[in-house]
Amino acid sequence: MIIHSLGEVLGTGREVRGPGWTSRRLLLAEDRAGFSMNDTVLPAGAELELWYANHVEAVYVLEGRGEVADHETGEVHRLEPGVLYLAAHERHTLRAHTQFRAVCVFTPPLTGGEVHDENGAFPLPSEPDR
Ligand SMILES: CC(=O)NCC[C@H](N)C(=O)O
Repeated sequence: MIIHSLGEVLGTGREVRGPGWTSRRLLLAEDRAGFSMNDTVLPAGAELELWYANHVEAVYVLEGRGEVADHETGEVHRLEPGVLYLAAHERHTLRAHTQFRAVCVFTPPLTGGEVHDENGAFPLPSEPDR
């Protein structure tokens, strides 16, 4: 069994920041679960253009309100605590209307330091890191 806590991640290399987001990476590829899990916070007003070409991401909202716009369908979905969305390679925009906190699960698992590239994707790790 593996035990991690938010407290042990804060202020370390597992607390990764990008424009409009901070991701506390609780579970990583090295934990060998087949997925990774982050506790991610966005400030009010954050707007992220995302396109996880290499990953599928499930986002489960814990705190705050916002919306996610699916660029493929044109639909805009309201986000509030208890709502989950799955981004399976669709281009999308996440907007936080208030401070926002969510659990984010990625497959294949993140290895730790990923930040978005110019398309809003995380790079795929090289084979030995997976
Ligand atoms: C919801 C979302 O995709 N935010 C960007 C950060 C990412 N989810 C992460 O936790 O690293």
